[in-house]
Amino acid sequence: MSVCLTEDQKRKIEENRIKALARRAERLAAQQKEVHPGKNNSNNFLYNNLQNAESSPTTLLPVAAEHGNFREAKSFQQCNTVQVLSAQRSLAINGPLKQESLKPNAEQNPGWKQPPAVRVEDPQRAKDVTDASKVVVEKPDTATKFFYGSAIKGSSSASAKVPESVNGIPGKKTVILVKGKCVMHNEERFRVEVGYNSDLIALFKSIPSRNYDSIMKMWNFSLEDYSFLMNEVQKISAVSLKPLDGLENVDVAMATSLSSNSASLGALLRLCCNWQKPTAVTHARCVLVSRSRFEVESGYNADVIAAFKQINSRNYDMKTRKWSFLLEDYKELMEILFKLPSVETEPLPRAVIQAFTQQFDRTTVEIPEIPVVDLSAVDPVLEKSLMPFQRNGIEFAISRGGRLLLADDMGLGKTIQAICIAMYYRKEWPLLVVAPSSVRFTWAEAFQRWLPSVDPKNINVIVKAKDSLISGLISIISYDLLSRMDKQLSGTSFKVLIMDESHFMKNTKTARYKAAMPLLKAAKRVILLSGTPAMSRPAELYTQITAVRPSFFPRFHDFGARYCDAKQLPWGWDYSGSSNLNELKLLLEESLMLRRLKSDVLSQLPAKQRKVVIVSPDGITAKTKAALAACAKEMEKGHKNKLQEKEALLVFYNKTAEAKVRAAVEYLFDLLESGREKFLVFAHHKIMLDNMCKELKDKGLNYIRIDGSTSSADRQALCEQFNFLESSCVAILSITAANMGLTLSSADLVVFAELFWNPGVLIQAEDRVHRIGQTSNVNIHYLVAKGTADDYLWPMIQEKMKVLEQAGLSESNISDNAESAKFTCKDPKQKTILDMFQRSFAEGGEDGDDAFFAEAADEWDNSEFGNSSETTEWDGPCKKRCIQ
Ligand SMILES: Nc1ncnc2c1ncn2[C@@H]1O[C@H](COP(=O)(O)OP(=O)(O)OP(=O)(O)O)[C@@H](O)[C@H]1O
Repeated sequence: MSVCLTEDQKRKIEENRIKALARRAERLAAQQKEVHPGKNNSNNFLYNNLQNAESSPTTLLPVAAEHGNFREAKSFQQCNTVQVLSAQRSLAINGPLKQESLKPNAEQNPGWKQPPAVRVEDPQRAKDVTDASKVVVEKPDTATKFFYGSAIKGSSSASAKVPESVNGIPGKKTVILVKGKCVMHNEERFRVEVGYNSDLIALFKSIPSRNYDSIMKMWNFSLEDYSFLMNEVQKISAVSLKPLDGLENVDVAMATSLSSNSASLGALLRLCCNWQKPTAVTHARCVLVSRSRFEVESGYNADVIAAFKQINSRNYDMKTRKWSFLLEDYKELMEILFKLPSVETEPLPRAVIQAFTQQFDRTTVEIPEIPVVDLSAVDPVLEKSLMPFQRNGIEFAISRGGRLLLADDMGLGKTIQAICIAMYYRKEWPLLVVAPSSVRFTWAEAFQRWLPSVDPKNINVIVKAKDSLISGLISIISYDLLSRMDKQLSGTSFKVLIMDESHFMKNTKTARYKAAMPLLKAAKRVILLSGTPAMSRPAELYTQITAVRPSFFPRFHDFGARYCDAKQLPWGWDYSGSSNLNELKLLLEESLMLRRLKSDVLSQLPAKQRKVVIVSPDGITAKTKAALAACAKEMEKGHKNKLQEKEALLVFYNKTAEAKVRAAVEYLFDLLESGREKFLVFAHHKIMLDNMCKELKDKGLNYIRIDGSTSSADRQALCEQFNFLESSCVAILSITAANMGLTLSSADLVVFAELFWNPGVLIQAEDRVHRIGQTSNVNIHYLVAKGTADDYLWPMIQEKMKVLEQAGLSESNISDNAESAKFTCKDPKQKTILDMFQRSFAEGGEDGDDAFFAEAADEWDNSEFGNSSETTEWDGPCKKRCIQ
């Protein structure tokens, strides 16, 4: 049956068809956006280039910071980061650009590639594009959509973009207003909670301090960019952002710079961008030379000199032939220089402007006094123990809002300072300490020693990936374990964080760094500790600077270009160099880093600084574990005669060596990784000495070994080799065979991988470095493992040390200078063993004991682990100072 349609029906069908087509076109456009956000955004050229440039912090940074290889090749597009950023910022400030403004940069950078022509959507404007390389950047995509967040349809906002037509078909007039708000993210950053808008995303991407939190799915920015962002948002009519509620949670310094200086700071920061001029013939570079002055390095240019002469604070240094000015005149000079068409002025980095904000406003230069801090709320035991320079360190940290890199020389007590700083922010706990695995337990001991008010139950050393991260007030975890706890970490945030040996994070490619970064971002107080934050090049500092002050250098390239003498090579950028180091030093000292050398505070230090390093005999075989337990049991039995006692003891001591090998080797390598170049390691058993030497040899590291088999002539030669070697070297020494007659004073650190029952021998061994020729104070580390014979040996050594000290034979008492209190045995059974130890060693005369143990240990080593054909390890009983 055929049906004839009336004209009216046909017209309606046609209308419906057109409407359906329009809807389909709209839907397709929306899908297109979801798949390729910004694809049709007419800012594409810049947008895409920014995305390429974006890869620099993520792809370039790991290359740059990679340990040992800073010359890996990367995309050429990275070289355009600065230009693209400038252009981005310029776009955000001045609106759409023409590509010509970027073209000369391509000429300056041979690696720069011509981007493909941008598709011009609007046929009306397509005729403007006469040259393929000439790109007219269009207004942003008209069909603004939102996928989440709030939106109001049909808003009357006159300037909101409305699609007039889609593919020539009249579209529905839909105005979509995306509403959102600014919220504090942490004390330095705010985030924007808002729905999707392509213009807004383009704006976000033009802000250097941006960071996209992939977990929250939100962008956050440095507070310094707040006013800029809000100004720019006002220009996007389809977006409305509620400002920050207030600045209550912002640190005083930050709040001040935001409220009182925000206008001038914003203006200064803006000078950091857009400094490259296409026609420039003279390059003028601003460099900070002191807390109050900056220099302008430039080739001769009459206009530049004339500009300099307009500035009141100018000073010409005849020697260096450089002009310098007060920071307060910086803005004035920059404004003049920027106007000179033939001069390209490289401004001070934004980090410098942020760090020295006050100097740009003031006429008089006073080094601001670090305010005295009331530490009465901190544990009195801790407060009273602080040395004056340590107190200054704590005050510096607090004046910087609890965010710093404490880079004191080794042995200056970074631990006590970090604990005190963290304690100051006690209300914000739980506290997380991340440390090398070899010192996890030492941290726990240090908390117990310095903070007796904290219940030890609340100190939680995390040893397994399935342990709870937040079961105590204080959690201590190793870097390596941290990287295996990503699931737990995603739901946890610690406001107070201590990162010991923070240079462990210098390589951004490592799992350690990746695991630590989210923690650092979320924490309010970040206390980094390292005696050697950078061992060979400034690039190694980047991650640590960013951890403390994320807004300083959001992009590695900016840091690399300024301080790593970045060079573009055919295969990519090389950041292995160094440049502007004085400026870097000033910047770090002003804002985030404190470093004191031993020589600076020598008068406050004891000649010897001893510390106990609690190592864990983890990773030992079940057999060794069982043997240790059996030894302890055997000791508890009580023996009829002294010989039996000694034999039981010997087995325990030998098993202890076996159990400690792995931990001792790990500690040795942690020291090397921390930049300790020369140190002595004393041990008693062959298994320990052999293993340490083998590991060093396998890794191609320098070491010397002196044991009972080393002839007198060789000993002398080895000592000289050790003392005169420029590079790092470890001396592996037998306690009994190398505790006297050797001078190894080019080192100032002695490690005892094993204990020895005679403290006189230990002191003699320590004195291999603490002797004439030693100008520094000496650090002594005793490695002590719980659950081994050390539990009994260590208190006994302390007891005997006391006697020595009273007799004036020891300069400092180990029990006072080392974390030792926890080794006082409380278990009555253990007391029995301790008594037995003391009896065994005290009664028989120590020469006899040493001979007995040394020989017996030798036999043990050779029969169980060593090669029996090897020369006997020990010299026999050592001739030593006999102390009773
Ligand atoms: N104020 C103090 N009172 C008593 N002992 C202290 C004090 N400060 C530090 N010490 C002791 O000095 C030793 C070295 O301290 P610590 O381990 O914190 O130094 P460090 O700077 O962290 O060294 P490293 O860089 O080698 O780790 C420890 O035994 C510590 O207990």
